[in-house]
Amino acid sequence: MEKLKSAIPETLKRKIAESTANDLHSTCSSLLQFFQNLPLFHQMVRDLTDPEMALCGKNKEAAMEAKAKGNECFAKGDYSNALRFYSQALRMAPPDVEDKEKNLLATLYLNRASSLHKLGFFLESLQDCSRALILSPGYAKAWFRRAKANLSLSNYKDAISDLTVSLKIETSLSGKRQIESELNMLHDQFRPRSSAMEQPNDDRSDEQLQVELQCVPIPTKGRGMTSCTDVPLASLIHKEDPYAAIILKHCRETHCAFCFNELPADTVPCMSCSIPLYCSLKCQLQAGGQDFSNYKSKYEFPEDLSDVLEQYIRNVTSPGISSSNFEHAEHRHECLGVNWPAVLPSDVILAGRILVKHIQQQSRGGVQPKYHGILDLCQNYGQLSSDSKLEFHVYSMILMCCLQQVLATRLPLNSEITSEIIMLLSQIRVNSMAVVRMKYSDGKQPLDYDATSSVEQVQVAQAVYSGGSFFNHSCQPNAHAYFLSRTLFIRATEHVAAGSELELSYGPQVGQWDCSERRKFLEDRYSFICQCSGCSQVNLSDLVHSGYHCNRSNCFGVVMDSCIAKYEREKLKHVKGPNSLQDMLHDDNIGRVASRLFEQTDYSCCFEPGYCLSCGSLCDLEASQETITKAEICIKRLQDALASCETPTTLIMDALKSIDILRTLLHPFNKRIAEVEDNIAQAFCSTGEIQAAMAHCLASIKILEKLYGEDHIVIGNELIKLSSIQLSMGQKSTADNTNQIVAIFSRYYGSHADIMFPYLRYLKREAGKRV
Ligand SMILES: C[S@@+](CC[C@H](N)C(=O)[O-])C[C@H]1O[C@@H](n2cnc3c(N)ncnc32)[C@H](O)[C@@H]1O
Repeated sequence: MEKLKSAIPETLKRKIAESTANDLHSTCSSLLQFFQNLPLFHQMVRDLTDPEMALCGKNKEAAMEAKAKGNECFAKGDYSNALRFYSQALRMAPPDVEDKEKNLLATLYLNRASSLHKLGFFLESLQDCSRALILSPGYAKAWFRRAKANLSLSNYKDAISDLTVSLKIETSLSGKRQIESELNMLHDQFRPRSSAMEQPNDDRSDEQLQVELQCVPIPTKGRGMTSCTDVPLASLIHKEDPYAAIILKHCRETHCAFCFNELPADTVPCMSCSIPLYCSLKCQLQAGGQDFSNYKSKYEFPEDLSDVLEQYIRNVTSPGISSSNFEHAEHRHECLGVNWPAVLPSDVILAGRILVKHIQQQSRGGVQPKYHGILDLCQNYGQLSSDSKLEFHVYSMILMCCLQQVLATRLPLNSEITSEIIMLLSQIRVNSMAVVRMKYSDGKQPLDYDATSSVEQVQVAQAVYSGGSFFNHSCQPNAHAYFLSRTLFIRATEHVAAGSELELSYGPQVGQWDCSERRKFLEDRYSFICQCSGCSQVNLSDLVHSGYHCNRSNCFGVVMDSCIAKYEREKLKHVKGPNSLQDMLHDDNIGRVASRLFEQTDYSCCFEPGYCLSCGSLCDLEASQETITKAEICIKRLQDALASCETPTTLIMDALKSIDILRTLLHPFNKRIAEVEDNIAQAFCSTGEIQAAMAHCLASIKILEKLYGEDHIVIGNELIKLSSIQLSMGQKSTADNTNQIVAIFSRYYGSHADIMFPYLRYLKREAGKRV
């Protein structure tokens, strides 16, 4: 990529750097012409598209090697490694149409089923047996192993059916005897139970949308979303599957490439290439994989089967879904084993998925494909850096050539297509959403959660939602987005009056960062200057978030440094007179923190860095900062110790002295104090001093409530920590806390709260026991 970029003549680079969206045809046509005569470009496209050089294709030899290693580990009783090698072999194994007798994939699924069973993964083992049987219905051993899995799951009726089929088709005498003895044993224990067929990992609820939204023009922000009727608190306002989505590269081994949920032990690889892994056959098919049934070995079952058993065999050996159910399979054009889907950046592959889906949709409608304005979404091409513009140009040429290999005549190589790909890349930059999952610290499971745990959201995929893209950003949002599988859900977190805009946070929020940090992030990442209420109106959080304590000991005023003062002063430019200021400063706390604001007539000179906003005293911020930097050294030592799970008492004592220093120099609501209180709470938890831990946890929550507001989800997360400390002390107040936690989580996640946070169920149960 760098070589390609440096080969481009400076004049052309300049033309691209200075281009706007209107110039794209011209810049693309110049670059295309240049690349057409550049051997390096053709070599690069060959490397990415030539099946001979493909690293991502199937490889029978490698599969057989991994299978042999799996067998070796299995024989030694090393079932975890056997599982690992069989999974590896499955990923590499080509579906074998010719080899009807010994279907390699079926054997591998069965071998893995045995390892899974030994490791106690019974449902996964059952699913692998079923996959082996879809591929090879006459596989007696797979029926036998399936019976064992069903037996371990107490599905006696199915186990008997599996054994009966196995007995019918087993040819060896010793095999028949073994099955018969199992059957006899089972008949004694039989209790009817429902069968456990493969359940795709799909946990959507049927909750209906409660309001109808409309997309309307919003001054200074383009379009946005409003409702004609009042929107009740916690109501579901939007639900949508992505137009296109892609898993992030570093999550390919840990999350399903279709639904983005965590991968189970019985992963299903793509049938045509060795890149994606799925959690179920359904996800594999939805993404564009081939039907297992295309590779089914032929087998004639004995004629003397009962109707019930025949139906049972049909149920087990047919997947029940086929690839024809899924028209716009997003991975289908990528799985030829060639390198580009593995090598190109995720957003470029995502642009490819959008383009291919568009072409497929148009050809289904029987119309001549048009390539202009594929997505009706805003873009930020004009504001991109010169380097990003150049990169988008180069990637669009490469992607077009890669896709051309698959789409041939349906995708002509021209500047119209490349300009549209650049548009798509710019739209993806501004509109795509980070699909996230909860991650518990230290790899803890939700139910091991304790006071030292933390939950963070980690991005697993990137997706474009056509409707979801019309929601604007606010640093004080009134709506919250989250994901179940790949479905986007948006919920109102406040009562929103009819006609008011519904806004999400694209990341930064008031309370989390100060105004300067938020605006910088939004400008760098999304190329817009935030016009939200949080960034244009004075609010307590922004005043105190990074503020200093006033010199005068009994003054509660805040002192700002020059950077914060600059942004706050800017907000005052919007103030249209004393009444308007009074409206803004409706919060008593703001009055205490910045009472001088009320006395000013010229607001622009009000926020002077270094002066207390309440009493006007001048403070030496440089000296304060020097002392704070020294105090931070001890706090850093404590954080490092916590990270390595060691907390010597001396470090806690030093951190306590340091936080005292912070308290005298920083404003009492400064976020840094809350963070250090939280660190100290964690430290006390790990040394078992629960009372002290609780006091510091509470101190942290008190500050965060000022910064975020009492009903914010961050407070919910902190209350969960507090609650688990209280639980460990057997305190009764847990029930109150739990109610507050449940109220906050319901506001953000509604009926999905328990699915998103299984720990809530445990908390409710424990609180119930104690009242
Ligand atoms: C995902 S789109 C939202 C829909 C967009 N307004 C439209 O007309 O299609 C993101 C773009 O909307 C605008 N936008 C969103 N939130 C904004 C805000 N708080 N202040 C200013 N512009 C905003 C910016 O142009 C941003 O790049």
